[in-house]
Amino acid sequence: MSDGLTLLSENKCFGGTQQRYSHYSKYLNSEAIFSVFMPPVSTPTVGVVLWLSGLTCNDQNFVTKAGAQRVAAELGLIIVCPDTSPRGEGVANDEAYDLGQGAGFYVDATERPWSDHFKMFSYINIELIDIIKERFSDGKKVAISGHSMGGHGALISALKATEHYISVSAFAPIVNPVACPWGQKALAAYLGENEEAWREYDACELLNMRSAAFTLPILIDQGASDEFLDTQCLTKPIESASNLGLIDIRYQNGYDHSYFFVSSFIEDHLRFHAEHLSAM
Ligand SMILES: N[C@@H](CCC(=O)N[C@@H](CS)C(=O)NCC(=O)O)C(=O)O
Repeated sequence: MSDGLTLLSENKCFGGTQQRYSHYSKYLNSEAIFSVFMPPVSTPTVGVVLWLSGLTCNDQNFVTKAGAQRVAAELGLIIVCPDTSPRGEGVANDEAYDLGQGAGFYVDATERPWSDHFKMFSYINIELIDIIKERFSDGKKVAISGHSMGGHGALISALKATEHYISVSAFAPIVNPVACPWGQKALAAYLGENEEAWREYDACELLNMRSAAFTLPILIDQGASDEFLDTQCLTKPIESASNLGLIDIRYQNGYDHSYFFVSSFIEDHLRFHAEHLSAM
């Protein structure tokens, strides 16, 4: 394609198309992959949901496990799912599942060896958002959502790049990474030991630092039987953060951290975003 995107695959799905693209990313300084669901051409498009996945994921986890396409087709929602990190032979990595390639953490690294490629915050909120608006959505508005560390990525994107988004939602988000093992490990690696820099990428800290209420509508679902609920700062700390505006936090009895939980409530999230996108 002349715009630098290469179509890797395309499958008809609920009258729309599930597509997968690769492109060179200047922020990631490497090839990058993302998936796009386009609703049926006969359905008026209301906007875009940008989805961020969590640790151990790529662009395919949501596409193949969340079961979002049927409702997205009905509502006229485009869904864009980026990979969760830069990848490739020349890209830094770590043997652990919670650091490096595939460990979705949406910050701009300043520390070597990560800083050559790990600029996921700018990739999502500058480069990919531009591609979405120019190539897929005809300038239509964007909502953002995600799961776990991707749920946190959605929250900090909405908090730090508010101008791009209409609404934000998350499943089991790591809302306070400065205070939990997954977050502390990744923030120290990507940003160094200065904890002041960490606070700039922490949803609770960003809310507490604000001088006014955050006005984008927020929906959060959290499984009450999530195995990480008490250890990885899932959801609870945001309940006491300052400057929250319109927020709906729901604890869902019996649900764990998996994509079975995501698939059970994704319809509510898509309807929530479609309502806000269509009100614009
Ligand atoms: N230690 C766990 C943690 C990883 C994990 O639970 N990842 C979540 C996001 S934090 C996930 O969505 N995994 C991929 C999937 O279920 O498809 C594992 O490796 O299975």
